Amino acid sequence: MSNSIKIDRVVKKYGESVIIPDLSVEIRNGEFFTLLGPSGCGKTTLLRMIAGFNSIEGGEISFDDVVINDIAAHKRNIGMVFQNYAIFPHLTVRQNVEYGLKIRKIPKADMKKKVDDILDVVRISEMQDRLPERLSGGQQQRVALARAIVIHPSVLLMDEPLSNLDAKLRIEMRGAIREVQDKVGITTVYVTHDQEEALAISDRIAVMNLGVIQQVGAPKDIYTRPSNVFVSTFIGHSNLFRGIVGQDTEGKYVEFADGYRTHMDNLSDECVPGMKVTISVRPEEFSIDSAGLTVRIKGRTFLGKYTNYELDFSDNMILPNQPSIEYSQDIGMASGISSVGDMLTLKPNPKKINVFTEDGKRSLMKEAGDD
Ligand SMILES: Nc1ncnc2c1ncn2[C@@H]1O[C@H](COP(=O)(O)OP(=O)(O)OP(=O)(O)O)[C@@H](O)[C@H]1O
Repeated sequence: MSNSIKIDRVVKKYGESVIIPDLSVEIRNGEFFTLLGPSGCGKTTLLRMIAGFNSIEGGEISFDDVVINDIAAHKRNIGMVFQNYAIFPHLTVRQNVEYGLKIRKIPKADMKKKVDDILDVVRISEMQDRLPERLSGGQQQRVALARAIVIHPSVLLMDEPLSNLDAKLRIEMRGAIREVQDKVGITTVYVTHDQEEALAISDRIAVMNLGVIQQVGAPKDIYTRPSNVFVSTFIGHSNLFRGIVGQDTEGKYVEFADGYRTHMDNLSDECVPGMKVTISVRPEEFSIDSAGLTVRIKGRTFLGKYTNYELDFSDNMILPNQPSIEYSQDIGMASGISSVGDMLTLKPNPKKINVFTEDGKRSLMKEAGDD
């Protein structure tokens, strides 16, 4: 039976250094939940705390409302899959999968059925008599997954399980992992620093930085309404601009530093005329228009599905760490804009713009549904 997980005001220290100062999050029963963040932000540390491999310096972790802080790792009924497959090289695929059941002294007949079922779920039945050395990386990871779930754990923890695989296989395997998770319906906590993988595989994502959760939400919500500039630039690409809030007879608008104004009907009530803000626009949310931001094409990169344009602004309207902006377009639509050096007028889609406090720490957008 699968469990929900509650992490309540958890603290992690290594000696004097505080890695996780105060972290709370609830993971629902049966959910595929991803911890996403840059290297060193504390994802693995948090996962290992859930597993019971790391001590907890404050707060509580509960499975289905039972506090497990003092329960030893091997008694937490957890399945784990790591980056390096951790399967036994001298055992066949079948023996690897049987291993956990043998330790638990499951009767032989039961064991056979359970192993057959799981080998089928991860689609590796026909290789059950092979040794791991005769398997590809993806196949080895399927064995590791089978071994983790055959014991019917209440929680499945996965730490960058795909990072040793090449790009194509990663995409195939993330589909396979999600399919298996859907079939067995087990609460899964998945660690990755790959934002595309997180968007593709998760029910919900927690974006972490420096031991602090920046935002928790469904992939689409995090992408379209990031809660701060860190999330906006970590997940996908975002162009950042200085701006100021204004108001006229048509309502509130944001004015970019070059004077271009765009009216918005989804700014929070906190936005008052004169307020300085940071504006974020994704590359795919610009369109060529007669009115908009004036830019010069600085470079372009053909990326197959679309062409990415690097653009320059005449004046200092971009934040200092942003030397130019990006603008992506399907090549089918790109015929009108060709050469490096050309000038363009780009209109940001007002419905897709995000506005943050000047320091970038908070969103100034209305919450979905609050009108
Ligand atoms: N045993 C340890 N002793 C001291 N510091 C540690 C220990 N393990 C991890 N850290 C530190 O804790 C911080 C978080 O590490 P953690 O491995 O959780 O990060 P991560 O987000 O999983 O990164 P990555 O994506 O690189 O694996 C890092 O600054 C790391 O140096």
